[in-house]
Amino acid sequence: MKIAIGSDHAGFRLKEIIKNFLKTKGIYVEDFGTYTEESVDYPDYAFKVGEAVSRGDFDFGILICGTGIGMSIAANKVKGIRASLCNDLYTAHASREHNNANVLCMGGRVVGDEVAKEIVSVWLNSKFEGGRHERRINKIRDYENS
Ligand SMILES: O=C(CO)[C@H](O)[C@H](O)[C@H](O)COP(=O)(O)O
Repeated sequence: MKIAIGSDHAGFRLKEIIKNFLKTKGIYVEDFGTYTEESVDYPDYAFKVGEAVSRGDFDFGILICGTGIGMSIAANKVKGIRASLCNDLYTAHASREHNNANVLCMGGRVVGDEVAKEIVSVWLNSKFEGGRHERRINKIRDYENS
C-alpha cells in the first residue's frame, strides 16, 4: 500500500507522528510537506496530495491541518477525490465503507495523537461496501464529470 501524506503548519506535528506510525507498520509513505512549523497555506498541500492520489500514484492520501476542514474542502476540489474529515472512529470506518473515501483528513488541533493513530488504522482497514453506496458515489462522479 502506498500513501501520500501532507499537512500545513497546524498539522505538521501530527503528520510526523502518523508518518512514523505508518512506517513502523511497514506501509510506504511519501511526505508532500510541509516540513516545518512555519505558517503555510493548506490548499497547496491538499492539491499536491489530492492530485497524486487522483493520478493513481498512491492508493490513499492523508491530510492534516488544524481542524481538518480546510484540507477536506480543498482536497474535494480535485477531480476523483473523496476526502473525508474524520476526527472520530465512527466516521473513520463509515467514510470508507459508505463513501469509498480515498483521502483521510484530520485536525491536529482536534484529535489526540493516540486517537489519530486509531483513526488511521480503522480507516485503512475498512472496506467499501458497494451496493447502494456505489450508486450514490457514482452520482457524485457523474456530476463531477458533467
Ligand atoms: O483551514 C483550517 C481551519 O478550517 C485549518 O485548520 C488551518 O490549519 C488553520 O486555519 C490555520 O490557522 P492559523 O491561525 O493560520 O495557524
